[in-house]
Amino acid sequence: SNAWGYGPTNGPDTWVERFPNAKGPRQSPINIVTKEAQFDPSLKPLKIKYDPYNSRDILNNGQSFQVDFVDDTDSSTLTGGPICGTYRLNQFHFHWGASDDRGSEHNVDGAPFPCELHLVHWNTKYSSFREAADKDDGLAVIGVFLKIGAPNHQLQKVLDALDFVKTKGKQTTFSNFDAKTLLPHSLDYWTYEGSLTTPPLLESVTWIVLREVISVSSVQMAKFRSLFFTREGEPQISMVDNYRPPQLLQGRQVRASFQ
Ligand SMILES: NS(=O)(=O)c1ccc(C(=O)O)c(S(=O)(=O)NCCc2ccccc2)c1
Ligand SMILES: [Zn+2]
Repeated sequence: SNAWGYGPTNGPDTWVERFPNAKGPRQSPINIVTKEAQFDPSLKPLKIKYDPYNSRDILNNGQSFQVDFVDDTDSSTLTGGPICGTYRLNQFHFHWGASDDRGSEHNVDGAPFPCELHLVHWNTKYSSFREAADKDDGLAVIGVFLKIGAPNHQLQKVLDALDFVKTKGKQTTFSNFDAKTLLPHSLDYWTYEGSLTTPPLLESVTWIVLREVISVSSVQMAKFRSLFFTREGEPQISMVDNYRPPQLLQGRQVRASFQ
């Protein structure tokens, strides 16, 4: 099928054919040039409140794996930072490479990381995630870079569940997970107005990219790479390199919450 993906015939360079947003003025990811990111003293600290009770399941969606959250109340929310109002956590997922030299979507001073975590939130001024997804101020995604180092014990809880979601369409219960344990100590961030990094590439995301990284071991990276883009019974294609490369800034300002 001609469904979009990350392969040679359906990857990021082909997306514009079916998703014209790909050529839009506020596409993501971008390369963050740290010296050009201006400190904005009016930016507030991020306020993140996640309730483990809201975590529901883990799913291989054929492009990444995601942990979904129950988002029918304000119990897992993001406020403050560059956003106005209250955004609810809907899901988190990752992007990673076939090897440790690539895999993140955002780059910092031209350098990628082996993996990047995205925590997706939607603006409660809209009635649902789907309603919010195509509005200019509809979504806010926190990006966290993973760097090769010590094993990450909080991440390991997520990786242990991957044995049950190896192939596209598989999902399993994933309860009582505190997503806050995946965040670094510092919540210093860069922020800019951008888009979803996968089709439909909607230009509805306020990006909040944390400066401090979290660790992941090489053995743990191998676990990410043990997943498949393909369904059970189909010829196996390893789920790796599921990242979109950096897009043009097109005059946008990247602001920093720190000096
Ligand atoms: N890298 S990213 O944060 O931009 C991102 C990647 C994938 C997805 C996804 O579709 O799961 C998402 S999503 O969960 O925000 N869904 C976007 C696609 C969508 C649009 C409208 C309604 C439902 C889903 C975001
Ligand atoms: Zn993402």
